[in-house]
Amino acid sequence: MGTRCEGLRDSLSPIAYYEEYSHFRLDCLKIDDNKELSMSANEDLAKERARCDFNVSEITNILDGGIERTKQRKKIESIALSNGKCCDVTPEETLGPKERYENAIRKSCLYTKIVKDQVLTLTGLEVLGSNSSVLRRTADAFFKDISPFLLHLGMFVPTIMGQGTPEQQSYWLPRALDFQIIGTYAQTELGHGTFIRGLETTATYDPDTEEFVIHSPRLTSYKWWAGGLGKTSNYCIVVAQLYTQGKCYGIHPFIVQIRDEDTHMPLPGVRVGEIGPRMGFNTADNGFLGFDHYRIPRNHMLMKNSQVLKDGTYVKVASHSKLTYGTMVFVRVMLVNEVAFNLAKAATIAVRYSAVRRQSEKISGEPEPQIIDYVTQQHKLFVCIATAHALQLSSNWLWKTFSAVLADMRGGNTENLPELHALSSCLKALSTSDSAALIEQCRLACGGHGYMLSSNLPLLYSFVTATRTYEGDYTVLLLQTARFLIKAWEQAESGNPVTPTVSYMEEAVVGNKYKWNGSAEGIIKAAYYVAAGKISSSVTSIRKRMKNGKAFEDAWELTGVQLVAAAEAHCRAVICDVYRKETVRLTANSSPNVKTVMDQLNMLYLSHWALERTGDLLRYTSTTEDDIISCQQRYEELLAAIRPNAVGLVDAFDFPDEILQSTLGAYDGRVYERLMEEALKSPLNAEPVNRSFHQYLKPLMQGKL
Ligand SMILES: CCCCCCCC/C=C\CCCCCCCCCCCCCC(=O)SCCNC(=O)CCNC(=O)[C@H](O)C(C)(C)COP(=O)(O)OP(=O)(O)OC[C@H]1O[C@@H](n2cnc3c(N)ncnc32)[C@H](O)[C@@H]1OP(=O)(O)O
Ligand SMILES: Cc1cc2nc3c(=O)[nH]c(=O)nc-3n(C[C@H](O)[C@H](O)[C@H](O)COP(=O)(O)OP(=O)(O)OC[C@H]3O[C@@H](n4cnc5c(N)ncnc54)[C@H](O)[C@@H]3O)c2cc1C
Repeated sequence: MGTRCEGLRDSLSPIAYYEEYSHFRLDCLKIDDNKELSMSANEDLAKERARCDFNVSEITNILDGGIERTKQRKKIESIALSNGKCCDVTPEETLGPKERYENAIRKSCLYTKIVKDQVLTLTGLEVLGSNSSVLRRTADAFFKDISPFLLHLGMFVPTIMGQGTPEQQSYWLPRALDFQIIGTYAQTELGHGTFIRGLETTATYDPDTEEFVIHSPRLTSYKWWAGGLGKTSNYCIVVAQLYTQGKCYGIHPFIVQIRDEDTHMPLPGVRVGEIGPRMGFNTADNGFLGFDHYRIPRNHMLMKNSQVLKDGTYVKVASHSKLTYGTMVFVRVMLVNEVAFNLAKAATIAVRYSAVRRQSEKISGEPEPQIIDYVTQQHKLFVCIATAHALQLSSNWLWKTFSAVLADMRGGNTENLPELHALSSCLKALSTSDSAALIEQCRLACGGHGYMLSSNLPLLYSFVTATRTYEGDYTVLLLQTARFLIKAWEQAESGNPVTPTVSYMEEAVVGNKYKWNGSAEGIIKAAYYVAAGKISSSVTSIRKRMKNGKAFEDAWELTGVQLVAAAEAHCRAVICDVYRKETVRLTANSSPNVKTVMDQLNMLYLSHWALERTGDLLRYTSTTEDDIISCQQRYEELLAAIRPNAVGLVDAFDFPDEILQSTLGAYDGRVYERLMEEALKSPLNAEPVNRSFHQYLKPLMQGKL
């Protein structure tokens, strides 16, 4: 048998090798009839489910947005998952970079076909609206890492929808939605990502030919990072500085064809490639792109917000100068949902594993407890479940806010855009940062096995930690929110009305100190007072610095640390508030036990953040040490109260095993069996002796090197 394994690699292509190898890997290790690889479900998990005291599907329905939406999701999931070809023959993480990419394209095409042929007939174009999060979630059954098509659906299509004229939309959208063309969003350059007014790619209008000339004047102007750009896309949105009639009008979006539609060869004047290995996103062929005086037709400029006429005249159409930033706002809103979903996956994996895993002795001589019975483990994990709920409900609320502002803007009213920008910026910043930190906490909570790629926790982390950077870095976005908050504070100080999400300032500017009470509403009010205190301190610092002779910009810059903290505190208060109100609203007609457990989770979240911010509470409110002690006690009581329902709570996220893709988190709890099954798929186990033994080890050991 050994001989068969050894010769295999040389005679087959890598993928064929893996497929073939998977059939007789057990032969190689001679444990094909090993009785320890039990097929029966873990008993501890079964007991956990038996002791859960609430109706799991009721919470599933709440999180999905109602029973009908749960049914629809399950229907879409079952269509996609019943197609067995989504499974990898060998784990994608054991493939080399090229094979991994090729496999991701194979699976993306397969998934696209299923969506086009079977899901679209079920849902129509709704698949892009309210069902897009279901599509996104189901896609994880196909990809452990990222689909190279993500940017096509996540940014290319939305940019055409948001920035194109009706004529442009009717030309481009049918082609894009039918996947006749595949696009991406190329904004960031080697030299600039955050400061987009500083982008260097130029689009210069030539009225003689009615074309734009796209050019990359220097290395730092090369587009860098766009997902799917390196090898997959044949079109992209390029964001470039628009020049016409000798004047620069700032950055604008253009649709640019970069590859031949038939041969897929890069077109003359286009230099495109992949940027090399990254911490994550390794199946998404993030790319670079440069242009050498490359010409595109005039009507490839997306002209909903501004136009260049045939003679080169520039016409501003939009009523707000930042509407070209619309795709970024849209994606920031979407990302809150995206990270809530990924955190829910990590929490499911870590909680189920913690119910299966037994370690150490609480009392000498007694059976080893399930690790979920350690209060420190509950402290690590239950806040992850609560945060997933908080972010899911906040994301639904943000989506409604976004839709309302969008509807206003369609009628020409951009009055609420600054508030939407401030909200979407800070919610994107906090949700991505919290989720990345808590996914890592879930990984750590799983000890050594959490470090295995087959647990899926490392990949979840490497994907989610990138969300903190892309679509606007954490600090940069919180500073955007701070701009809005400082202006609102000044308005409140001068007695002018402020917008709803900052209405707490009207009461706080008077200077009262808030007296703590441990109720949910009390903690939320205290959080708003902390935010107000931090905003007020920032304003004081800026004014003091200006009084000492600094220009406003310098005073702002020097106060940056306080401004970021103020925006963070504001956003935390908003999340606490929305999470509370939505929990009360959504459980109004729920059964008593569902109401109780949802309330417990909500209180846990509020108490957790109060305890994380005791210094702020002592500084900005009248909270006392005794108040903190009782908050701590309440928090610990909540851990104990939630404990019996922990597995039920993660079951309520309702992830099929195909979507979780985790050895530690599968529904049946066969943790050790799955770890071994996955280990046996490692290419290193395909042969009893690796050839490096003969080449290096043996000569070394025998002193013949
Ligand atoms: C079939 C298989 C497929 C599988 C897929 C499954 C199916 C999927 C289905 C559905 C899809 C779902 C998608 C879900 C997730 C999507 C994931 C996408 C992955 C994305 C990858 C990453 C992409 C990117 O990163 S693109 C690049 C993003 N870049 C940035 O974000 C840059 C950040 N920088 C900025 O935004 C700005 O430069 C700035 C805001 C920092 C500063 O801008 P500025 O200099 O112009 O402004 P000022 O600071 O001077 O401010 C002036 C003024 O303007 C206000 N302002 C700024 N921005 C805005 C805005 N956006 N809106 C409104 N107002 C704005 C600012 O506040 C100032 O106001 P004042 O009043 O204070 O003057
Ligand atoms: C996985 C991944 C996928 C991506 N996909 C795409 C894509 O598809 N299309 C695309 O166009 N781009 C994409 N990007 C690029 C991404 O949008 C940028 O990396 C992001 O906007 C951050 O910009 P930057 O890299 O220039 O960081 P920088 O701005 O250089 O940030 C570096 C540091 O400087 C700090 N900093 C910068 N400016 C300020 C300031 N004004 N005040 C205080 N601190 C500041 C930041 O906080 C950070 O700590 C992707 C990036 C990643 C990691």
